[in-house]
Amino acid sequence: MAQRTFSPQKINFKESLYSLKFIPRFFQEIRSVNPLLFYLNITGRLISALLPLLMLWVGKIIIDEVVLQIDAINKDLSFLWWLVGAEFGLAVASDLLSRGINLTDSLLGDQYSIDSSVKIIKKTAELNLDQLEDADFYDKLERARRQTAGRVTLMSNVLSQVQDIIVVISLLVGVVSFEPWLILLLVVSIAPTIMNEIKFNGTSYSLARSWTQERRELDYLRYAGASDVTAKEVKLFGLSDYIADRFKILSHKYFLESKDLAQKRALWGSFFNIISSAAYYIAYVLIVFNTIGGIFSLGDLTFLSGSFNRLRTKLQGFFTRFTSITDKALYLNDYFEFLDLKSENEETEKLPMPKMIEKGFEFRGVGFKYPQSENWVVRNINFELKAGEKLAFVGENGAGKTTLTKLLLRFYEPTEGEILLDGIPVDQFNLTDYQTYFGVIFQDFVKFELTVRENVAVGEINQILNQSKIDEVAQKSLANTVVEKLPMGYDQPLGRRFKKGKELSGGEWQKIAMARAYMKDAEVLILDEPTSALDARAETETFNRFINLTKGKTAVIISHRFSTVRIADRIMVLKNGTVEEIGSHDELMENDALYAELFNLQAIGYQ
Ligand SMILES: Nc1ncnc2c1ncn2[C@@H]1O[C@H](COP(=O)(O)OP(=O)(O)OP(=O)(O)O)[C@@H](O)[C@H]1O
Repeated sequence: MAQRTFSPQKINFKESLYSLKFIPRFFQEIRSVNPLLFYLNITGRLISALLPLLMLWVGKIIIDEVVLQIDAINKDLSFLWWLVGAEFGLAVASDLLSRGINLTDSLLGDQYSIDSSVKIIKKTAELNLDQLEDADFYDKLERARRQTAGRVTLMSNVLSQVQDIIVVISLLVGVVSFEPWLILLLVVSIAPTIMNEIKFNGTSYSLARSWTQERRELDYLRYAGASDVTAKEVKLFGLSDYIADRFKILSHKYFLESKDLAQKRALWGSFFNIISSAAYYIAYVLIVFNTIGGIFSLGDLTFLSGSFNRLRTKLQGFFTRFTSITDKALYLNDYFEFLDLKSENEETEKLPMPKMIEKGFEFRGVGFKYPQSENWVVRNINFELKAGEKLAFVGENGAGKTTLTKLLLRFYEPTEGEILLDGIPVDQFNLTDYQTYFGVIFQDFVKFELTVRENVAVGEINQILNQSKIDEVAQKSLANTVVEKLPMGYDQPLGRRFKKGKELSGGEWQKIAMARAYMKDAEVLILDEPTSALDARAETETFNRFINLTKGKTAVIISHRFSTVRIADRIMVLKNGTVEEIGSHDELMENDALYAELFNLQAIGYQ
């Protein structure tokens, strides 16, 4: 494992403040999720913010009234009962409001979290493959995804902060109108908290951010060590201790660093808190002396000490929460940065795709290096894929066959040279229209843990309700033979993740994947080793059907089995990223070069 040195990029206070710039956009998003709940929440908080002052004030009048009635000769308690009733009413209102606020907080939070997850999924789909394969991008996605729950807390934190500002202002007005010098002591009592927060502001985020990659590694190790997909090999090779140790070592490092931070925070926090408490008690003693000296009434004493204490805790809470807000707002930064990522293929005015392919595709001097890689994977590639032709790619592992199909599909731009469709460079066509032209089965096609119907329909998802279409493609691809054996037929969930899920064999999955390719009446079909797991009989049948059913369609077939490959109109042999030979089976056999050698080698193997 590569050793990492910990050097968290420290976020300073100014940067933390800067992170708040996304808060208005954040609230716009929340409001748009559910305007009614949003405004109810705000209103509830505004009313609730005024209650503490009112309650303290009523408390003060009650005590003054009690003192008055103790000394009174003719006792009249009616005003006192009114006051007690008012205080009771305020207490009930305060409780109801805070429950209402919590409820709307959690409902809004849930809705917002769904909304932001959907946005992340949609944005991911918009981006290019090379952006998705980039490690920095992945870190950004990781941070955007990870903080979904944090964003919900951020929402209630910001709203509570606004609410507390109103509480503080109202209490301040109350205290100042009595005794302005108390403000001085208040400043002394909260200054330590402010210093503490400025000192540690941004540190948790810096630490978490510097560990994004490692956390991804930890997630992966957790998955590799505890999942049904890896279980077979983990057991058989006895890997569990190795994976667990690797997990332990890495997570322990993170634990040590966060422990260090948490300890420092706790230590400084306690120290500053002692100073703050001392300032409060000085104020308290002063209020008590003034009461004994007859300047304040008993009611004033309770009101002032209560208000002062509340002010202190509210202000301390305000600054502590401020750190938590800026910390979370830094993640908000990541989230919005992710949503604002530009797809490198932002469509400008582009040509519409032709209705029919006239001549076909042409690779002209194409060379390609994967992003962030120095090596040429393919180079000097020149060939034509003629309209209606079935062209097979063969070559050893890593020769570049799949890469050529990815270039044809415009998942990547060639590093040099160009690809033309009917003589026009393909990048002049609208990308979405262009890719809609293709029906593809990838070598590593996705085995969705969904129903058979969904797994077939993903080839053209808006046809999912078209049962006759699904039946038709299942017959074409032989997937019907798989469906017939499943107890729930098309409604059978596949995979083992969910209850009632059934796992299919590799060949059965390939038949389902093949059905996807037929779902769309695509002009061009690309089959990347679609039959590698099929038995010999099924493979021959699948290919013969494919050739018959797609007459007139253009297709690229990648296969290592020469018995399949020979059915193609032409075969292109790749070696080390260049075209070695191209021609029909008979021509290449006559050529007696690499193709003939490989063909004969396999033919001997089958004898
Ligand atoms: N996303 C990627 N990023 C970087 N390198 C890649 C990527 N995908 C493939 N490669 C490299 O490109 C080379 C060609 O891979 P490609 O998948 O095109 O080969 P292939 O001929 O289809 O092989 P196979 O027969 O094994 O499927 C390989 O050396 C591989 O390591």
